[in-house]
Amino acid sequence: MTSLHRLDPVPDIGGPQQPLLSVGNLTKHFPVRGGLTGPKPVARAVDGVSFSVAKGETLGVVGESGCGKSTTARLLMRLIEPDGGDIVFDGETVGTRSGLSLRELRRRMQMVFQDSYASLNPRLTIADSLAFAPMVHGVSRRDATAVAGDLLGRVGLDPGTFMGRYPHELSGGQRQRVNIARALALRPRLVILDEAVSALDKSVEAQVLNLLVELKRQLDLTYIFISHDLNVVHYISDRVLVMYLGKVAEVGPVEAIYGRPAHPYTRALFSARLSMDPDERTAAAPLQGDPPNPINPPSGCRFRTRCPHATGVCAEREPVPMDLGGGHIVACHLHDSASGHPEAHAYA
Ligand SMILES: Nc1ncnc2c1ncn2[C@@H]1O[C@H](COP(=O)(O)OP(=O)(O)OP(=O)(O)O)[C@@H](O)[C@H]1O
Repeated sequence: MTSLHRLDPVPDIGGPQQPLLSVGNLTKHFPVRGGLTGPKPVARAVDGVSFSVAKGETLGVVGESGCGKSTTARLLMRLIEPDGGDIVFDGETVGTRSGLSLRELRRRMQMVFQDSYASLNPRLTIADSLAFAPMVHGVSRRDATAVAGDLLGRVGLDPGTFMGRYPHELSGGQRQRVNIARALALRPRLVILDEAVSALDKSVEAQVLNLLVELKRQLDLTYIFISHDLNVVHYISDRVLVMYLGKVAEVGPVEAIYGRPAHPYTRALFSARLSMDPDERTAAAPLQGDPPNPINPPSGCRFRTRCPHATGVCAEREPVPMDLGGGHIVACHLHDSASGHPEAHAYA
């Protein structure tokens, strides 16, 4: 415990010195129905999330359904407006008048969604879908069509066969390859993959994962990879961010998060994972029940209502993110010797 030190509970919790993306205190509260009197209720979908992503790395994002992964992704793309927080991308603040424009942001940052069919216009041929964004950005039809052919080749689809086809004439794996190609059409620096391989058969999933790894190498890309599949995240990620109920529970290098998960939530989440590596098997009991309602989250540490280590301080105070060394950051009173948690010193 001697190597621990307190971090300020603000922006950059963990990560590289000169990140490609830096997110500080990002917040999104969705208004929800109810509350005829008093303050309008809100779902605290993303509630003060801070992290950064280095150029060239893959940041995996995990957490139970509803913890705010997709909302975070949509906020980064500015598909929805944040209520608060800062996003600095490529050295420029996003969303301010003097900063990066949304048009330029969406050129440099792209997203691939889970539903490969819904993401493509069914009335456009694959060639037209791929050429659309470059043409909007001023590229001639002829050049945009050449780009489309090149992109199809890069994602392993023969341009001669696929350019004139429509989305319904493709398999799910082929359509997702097209979506990846389309995301690359404007030469982005960062690609957010939100459950992008989750709907695919296991063998197709493996092929698309390998394709993503290869494209990242070829095109010098950076990924944020959101997934429920802990084995897939382990395979593809350099660092992993664990979210719980709109907050960051833990973030760090993949070996640290999988080999030495420090947050009781991460331990419980990973308990169901079948790892081939005995060093990566957690002894924690699996998670019980569902996460609490984000409209009325628990006070203090949000995980306390499901945590076997919860005590008075967990209800009273929100944990301060602690650096365990090597960029492994955890927000839990057990890892803060100054927290007053009775197990804080003994816990390892
Ligand atoms: N438009 C919205 N209006 C109200 N609440 C919303 C809206 N979008 C998301 N939420 C709520 O915000 C919380 C976070 O949702 P989000 O989709 O970001 O979670 P997630 O971790 O991506 O879940 P999943 O893994 O199931 O996709 C959830 O409680 C969800 O119900």
